[in-house]
Amino acid sequence: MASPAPGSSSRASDERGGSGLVPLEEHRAAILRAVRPLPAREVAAVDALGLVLAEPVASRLDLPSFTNSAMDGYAVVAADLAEVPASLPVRGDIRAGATGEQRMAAGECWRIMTGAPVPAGADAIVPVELTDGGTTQVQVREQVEPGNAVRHQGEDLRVGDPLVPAGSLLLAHHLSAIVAAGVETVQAVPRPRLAVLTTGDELVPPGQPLAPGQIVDSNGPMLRALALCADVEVVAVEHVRDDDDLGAVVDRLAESADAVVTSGGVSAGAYEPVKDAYAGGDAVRFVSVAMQPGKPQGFGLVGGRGVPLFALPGNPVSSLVSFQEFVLPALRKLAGRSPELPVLHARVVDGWRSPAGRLQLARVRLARRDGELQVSASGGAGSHILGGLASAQAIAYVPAEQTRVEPGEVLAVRMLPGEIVPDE
Ligand SMILES: Nc1nc2c(c(=O)[nH]1)N[C@H]1C(S)=C(S)[C@@H](COP(=O)(O)OP(=O)(O)OC[C@H]3O[C@@H](n4cnc5c(N)ncnc54)[C@H](O)[C@@H]3O)O[C@H]1N2
Ligand code: MOO
Repeated sequence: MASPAPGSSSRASDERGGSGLVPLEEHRAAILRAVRPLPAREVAAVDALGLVLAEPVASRLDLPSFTNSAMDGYAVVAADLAEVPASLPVRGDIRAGATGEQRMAAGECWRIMTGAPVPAGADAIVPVELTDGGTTQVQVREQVEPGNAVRHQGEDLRVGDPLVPAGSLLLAHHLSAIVAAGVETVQAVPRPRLAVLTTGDELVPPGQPLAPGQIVDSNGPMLRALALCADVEVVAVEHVRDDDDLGAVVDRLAESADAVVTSGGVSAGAYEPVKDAYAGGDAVRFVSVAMQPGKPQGFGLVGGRGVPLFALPGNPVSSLVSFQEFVLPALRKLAGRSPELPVLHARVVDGWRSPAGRLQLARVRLARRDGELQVSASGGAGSHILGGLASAQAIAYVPAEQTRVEPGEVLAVRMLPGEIVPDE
């Protein structure tokens, strides 16, 4: 049942000398070696959702910061209820938000609301349900213990208590505690900024009429959506024509982005604007990766700040899997997160073919039957098959040495961004 980690095929590595193909894991490792987490900066706590905390956060307040009532009712001295029913004069109301300090003596009470400060001298709250609800005089039917429904100052947190450790991914439940504890700003790794650049003279923006030979630029919106799913800020989605100065456009984008992704123009044709722009230099390296789809890949550091450039193939499915395998782990590392994404295992229902010598990233559907995940192919293997992609939920990894996937075998799979593992 043990499948190898996706992309870690030793055969592909062994065969590289002959095939010139780089194993997927090796290309990803080279990218991750070149990418460093962005420097942490001070961020308003209320804006820190989804960021990784660079320094631990400690409480700046006692929580609760004053002793208050947990229920709507009456603040009393518990000993005054030794005999019930008991009748007590009501000195007035204390509402949540009341800022004046109230006091009381034995034998009297205050009507009090949930979250309101408990008056000095009271030691318990009688819930309104145990009374007649009187506003000047109240009849209490049952006794309560001292401390009943009282939330004491500092019982949750004391000033200086550790609250969230460094390295935590800040989610809503962390932000609630951080903000409540009086912390206004945190040191966090900022959200990476990504620029997307599509290439190809055949491309037309979505929504515009198509002349014969033209297609909709779907990679621009797809790459933007993949980045948004990864909690990345997309600062530009642009398109260049084949005779534009692509290097200059990339350098401009790299001034205000932490990573740039291009699509298309990296294979073997006569017009390969991305490859051509970096030909002859060693800033961007072009390799053939032992994967299908996604074989032609480019990566390097560009612009004055050495911003990672991912030159992805233009076929839509190739672009998608390349983003998931190379760009996403790098963006996660830039954001201070672990690059790894979870892998599941699923049993094959009906088999399919797989190319020799390349790790296949098959688009698949998943179902849970008889307590196990089952996987079946969604559309053909072609890197232009968008219908099959749209009905897929996950990518299944077929090791490079396999040319057939057999029913009953177990494959490693990863969910497509945002897809949910099916239930029984
Ligand atoms: N002689 C060879 N030809 C090809 C090889 C090869 O090794 N030798 N590799 C093939 C493989 S594998 C792939 S993948 C593609 C990669 O090509 P490019 O990255 O250069 O991409 P383009 O040629 O620009 O486009 C490929 C395909 O995708 C369509 N496309 C491009 N951009 C978009 C976009 N933004 N939205 C939607 N569709 C897009 C484009 O129209 C082409 O049909 O090369 C093979 N060829
Ligand atoms: O690698 Mo291409 O992505 O096979 O179609």
